Amino acid sequence: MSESQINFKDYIRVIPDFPQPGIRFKDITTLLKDGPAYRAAIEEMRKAVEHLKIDVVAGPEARGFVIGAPLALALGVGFAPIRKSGKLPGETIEASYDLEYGKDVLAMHKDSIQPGQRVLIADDLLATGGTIATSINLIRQLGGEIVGSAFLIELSYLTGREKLGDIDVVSLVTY
Ligand SMILES: O=P(O)(O)OC[C@H]1O[C@H](OP(=O)(O)OP(=O)(O)O)[C@H](O)[C@@H]1O
Ligand SMILES: Nc1ncnc2[nH]cnc12
Repeated sequence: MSESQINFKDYIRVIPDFPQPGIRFKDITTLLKDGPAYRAAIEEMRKAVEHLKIDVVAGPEARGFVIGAPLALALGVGFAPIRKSGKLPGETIEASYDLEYGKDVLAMHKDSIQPGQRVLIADDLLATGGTIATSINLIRQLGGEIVGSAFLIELSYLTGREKLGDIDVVSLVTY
């Protein structure tokens, strides 16, 4: 099957009531374990963002790493990890945020983005947009310019896109 014929939704498993009653969890492990589908997803994202002249991709732990790091590699640029608090060993900046099912704190190394760098934010999924809004806040504090965002999945009913203002949003699958 050629890459463009893949319907990525067919590879995503929906698990009801995880991690809490009422949440329909979009499980990407069923896509990740399929080499051609995983590669095709990254390639489709790469094609959608390559015109943005990206210097660095930033992605939040943990599922943002399995999308952001291969996307950075495919683009030939570096990757800046955005981690949950207490995991990064160097000097960090931090910000707290709300999730569809909880609360957390994100951190970045102060030297992970150079002022003026053109940054693409990548994650597996855009839900309420809390994770990405917090990531944007951290990257901007470091002087990075956000030139776009890329997601495998967008939960449009949670309207996370509205938190991104006029930042370009690429998503391969929408619910
Ligand atoms: O748009 P939002 O409402 O912020 O939700 C989206 C975020 O939620 C999930 O991460 P989670 O914090 O569950 O962490 P994980 O990747 O470590 O599983 C997902 O990977 C996104 O990063
Ligand atoms: N419904 C959902 N499925 C998978 N990951 C999520 N992160 C936030 N909401 C989610």
